[in-house]
Amino acid sequence: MDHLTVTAPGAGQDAVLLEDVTVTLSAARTAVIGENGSGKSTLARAIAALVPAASGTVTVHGVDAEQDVKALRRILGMVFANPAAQSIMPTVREDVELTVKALRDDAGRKLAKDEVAGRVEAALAEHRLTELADRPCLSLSSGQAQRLAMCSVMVGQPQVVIADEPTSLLDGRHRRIVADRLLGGAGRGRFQLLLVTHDLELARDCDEAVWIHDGRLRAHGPAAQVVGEYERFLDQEFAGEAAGQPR
Ligand SMILES: Nc1ncnc2c1ncn2[C@@H]1O[C@H](COP(=O)(O)OP(=O)(O)OP(=O)(O)O)[C@@H](O)[C@H]1O
Repeated sequence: MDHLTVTAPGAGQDAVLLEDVTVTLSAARTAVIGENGSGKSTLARAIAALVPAASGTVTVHGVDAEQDVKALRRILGMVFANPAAQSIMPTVREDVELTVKALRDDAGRKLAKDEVAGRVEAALAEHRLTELADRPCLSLSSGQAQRLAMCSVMVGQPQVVIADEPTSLLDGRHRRIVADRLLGGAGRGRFQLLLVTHDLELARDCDEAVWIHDGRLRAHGPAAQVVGEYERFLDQEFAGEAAGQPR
């Protein structure tokens, strides 16, 4: 991101959601942390070219995010905070199939029918969705929908995965499974991960972290260091508020 500023139309003048963010994210796993409303999702959406930059640029693995959205879609997958908004097709299997059908082999050809079917079943099994494969997407629980969203993105083998609160709706077991798949996959070099999260334990497990505060980049560096700084900030804020409360 190079001097990236994102605004939204407001009453009178535009609201500034992100202001002059310049940062290069090259770690395999980068956590994005910060308080509610600080601009984390806006940052994620700007990288995925889902919100326009008012000024500045975003370049993802050499692709200008705003100028070449088609190329960006080929290399970047995003799992949204609201998974219900992500599934497009009627059933779970069809939703996963949609992504696989869009894949091309090294020669640029569509995949053969049995290759598509094989990859779909493997992905469903990997994400523990086999038993739900024929269910309507709309009938899934929030956690199941979140796992489907992950599956449909990961099966596209993106070079970059942006996951916005991917574990927020999951029970303890599935939180660990999804976290392991994201952090483990990125750790093994299968893709680069940008993980927007309030789960500071997960953030600490990343290689680096960026802290967004009030729409600005407050810190970027080794995850343990940035998460530590953020925790101390939260402690101070809480202590200040507690002290100000009438007894
Ligand atoms: N389209 C919009 N118009 C006006 N304000 C917006 C718009 N989109 C986001 N905002 C505001 O921008 C700020 C940043 O929102 P964003 O969703 O990026 O925060 P966040 O850090 O992801 O928060 P959370 O942790 O609560 O998910 C918030 O104050 C939000 O209300």
